[in-house]
Amino acid sequence: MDDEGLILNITENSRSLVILSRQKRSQTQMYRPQTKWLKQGPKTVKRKPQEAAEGPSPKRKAEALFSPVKAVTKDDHQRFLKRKPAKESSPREHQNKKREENQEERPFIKTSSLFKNNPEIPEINRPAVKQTQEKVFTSDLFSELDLHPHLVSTITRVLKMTKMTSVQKLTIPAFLAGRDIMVRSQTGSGKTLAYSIPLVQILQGIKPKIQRSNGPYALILVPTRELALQSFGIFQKLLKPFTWIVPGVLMGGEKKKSEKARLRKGINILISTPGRLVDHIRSTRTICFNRVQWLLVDEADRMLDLGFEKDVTVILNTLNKEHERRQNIFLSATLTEGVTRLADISLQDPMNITVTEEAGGETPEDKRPGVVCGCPSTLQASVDKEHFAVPETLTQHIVVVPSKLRLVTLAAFILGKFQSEKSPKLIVFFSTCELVEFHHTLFTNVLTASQQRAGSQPLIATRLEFLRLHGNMEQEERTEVFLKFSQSSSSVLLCTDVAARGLDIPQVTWIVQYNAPCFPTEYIHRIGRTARIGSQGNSLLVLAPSEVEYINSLAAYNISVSEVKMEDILSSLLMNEHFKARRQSKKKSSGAGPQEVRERATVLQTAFEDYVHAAEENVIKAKKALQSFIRSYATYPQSLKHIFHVKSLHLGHIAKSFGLRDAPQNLNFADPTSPKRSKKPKPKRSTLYKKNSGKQCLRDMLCSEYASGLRTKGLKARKANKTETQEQQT
Ligand SMILES: Nc1ncnc2c1ncn2[C@@H]1O[C@H](COP(=O)(O)OP(=O)(O)OP(=O)(O)O)[C@@H](O)[C@H]1O
Repeated sequence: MDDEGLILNITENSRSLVILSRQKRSQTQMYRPQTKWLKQGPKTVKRKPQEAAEGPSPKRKAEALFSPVKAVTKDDHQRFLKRKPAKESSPREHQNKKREENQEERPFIKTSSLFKNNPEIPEINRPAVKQTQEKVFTSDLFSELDLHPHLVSTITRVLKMTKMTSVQKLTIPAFLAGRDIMVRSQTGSGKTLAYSIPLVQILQGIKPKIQRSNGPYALILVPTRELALQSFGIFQKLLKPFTWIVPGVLMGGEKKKSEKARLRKGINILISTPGRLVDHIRSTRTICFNRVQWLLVDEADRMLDLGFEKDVTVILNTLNKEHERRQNIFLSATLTEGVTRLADISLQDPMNITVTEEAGGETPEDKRPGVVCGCPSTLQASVDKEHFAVPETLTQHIVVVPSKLRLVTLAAFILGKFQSEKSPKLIVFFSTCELVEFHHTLFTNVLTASQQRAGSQPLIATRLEFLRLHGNMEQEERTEVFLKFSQSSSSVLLCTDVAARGLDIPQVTWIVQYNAPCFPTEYIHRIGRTARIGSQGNSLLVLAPSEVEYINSLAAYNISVSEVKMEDILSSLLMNEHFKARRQSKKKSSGAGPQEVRERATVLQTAFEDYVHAAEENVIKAKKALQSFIRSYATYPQSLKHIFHVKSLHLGHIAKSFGLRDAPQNLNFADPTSPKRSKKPKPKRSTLYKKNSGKQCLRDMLCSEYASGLRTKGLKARKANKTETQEQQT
């Protein structure tokens, strides 16, 4: 393509990017809008022949890199990346040339500028907050505890651990003493071993020796399948010297028949997600709880959240019928009032263990009857329910990004990390499965595909990989992805909150929250996937200008964040020559100035838009993802509605962040406050915006993420086919 062919005009002052061509008439005839809303004419696809005739100022000309209406092929990408024509013309290049010629015949298409008409980014006045912190390690050794020597040697030789963490030092003796305990300590502080070590110690000492056929002695409830697998792995290691004790996991997604068979043979330490266990309680006759003396509920606050409490109540009632007294341990980094309510039902004289660094005397709550401070002088046990500790080694950031620029900012951030860090390992949280799917496909196709063809930058090409994890995936794939990401030294995991809790993935360097979580507790758990057990980590929360007040909501929980400027993130594109806009004029660009950054961001955005608009199927997916985003936005709790309200969304701007050139016209997002609305006949209630549907929607989303990934479907299907649904759950 020569410089006079398609031209992407990036103007700072004009409102548009104009793709120009010399052959206007034929182009207009050739143009075939491929999406429903594109078909709606000038309102959506704006053509300004007069602008084209005037042509862009030479200063601002750059080359259009993709066809806006034609499928982006491998070769298109290559052309985008390798701008210098090859000396000899291969058949593929010949094809490219042909395609370029065709492109020259394309019409003028105007897309609105990324950098115009955005809301102002408000100045952020961070509230002064002293973050609650905990000391991770103590100087006390596992070998100093009265544990079986084989257990100690497994801890030191197999797990390679010698010193106890603060929570372990407090919890292990209390567990061994037989107390009911509620444990709260920061993410990644070693709570799993805090309960698994004393449990193994007690079980190995039972005389006569435990028989496999005796069935479960201990029941461990966790919210997700991945967490169940992880805990199972830890017990497998700890039980190496005690082969007669059999751990087992029930987690759904697996054939229930094989789980039944394993239950029949006998499982002594039973790890399960609640839904799956309830399934077995209802349908597996061989399941028997008459020996269960220990109940451990990990992520206990989550277990009482929407959707889980029913299952947990069924489990508690079943256990109570079989065995009156047992020891109960509830754990989480964010124990709240909700858990206390559950604890009131099932815990006896519980001991609260909360590790904080603050010195001082007993809090009034410590003096409550039944609340015991089991703390040595250096560790203060307190019950400070609203202030959750965040690892000291975790640096938290926020970035305020206008809606139009969200997608390019996220992409620039990821690309920047892969260029500047040695082993970048990122987790990006989205609010729905659809959002994960959409961004995974988009990034894989636009970013990695383009980079793989970039012979000039092999470093990135070989390293950048996008993985995805959400509740609507098949269990086999979920497990595969979880293991792959755990073992990888650098990659990007796009996920929902299914990966927010408990997962212990090594060396995660950054947590990105692309959609703000509904609850501060989930914020804590999401960021807690990095900076574990004293290692360094970072987090970034992406907010729109209208959402800046969220920082105050976090501050109310003593969560302190510092601001990163969007421009700084976008400027990482300067490191990447792929996104350099080719200029028509011989004048050199200003280099690293803000205009250059904008141009590169626009090139990147254009690449996304071109991919999305290359096929009807992609456009439909983008629309579905956008719809899913709006739906999830409507489910923020009442307390956050003043910050996150659907009414504050600008559909056209949001559409850009899905690679859509215009706001989809056929989505029914009636703004209930719009004065125009009253003039029109009352529209059918939108499926996206149903009154009172928010809670149910949130419930469904959360259930779908945590319980099984299939529960939303399962609830609907239950009426139709109870048995089949039970298979699906957990
Ligand atoms: N005493 C110890 N010494 C060294 N490493 C430890 C010790 N105890 C635990 N770890 C390691 O710390 C990491 C985090 O532990 P764990 O997953 O139990 O944290 P957690 O407190 O349950 O976190 P979350 O709240 O996120 O679930 C694990 O990799 C674990 O192996």
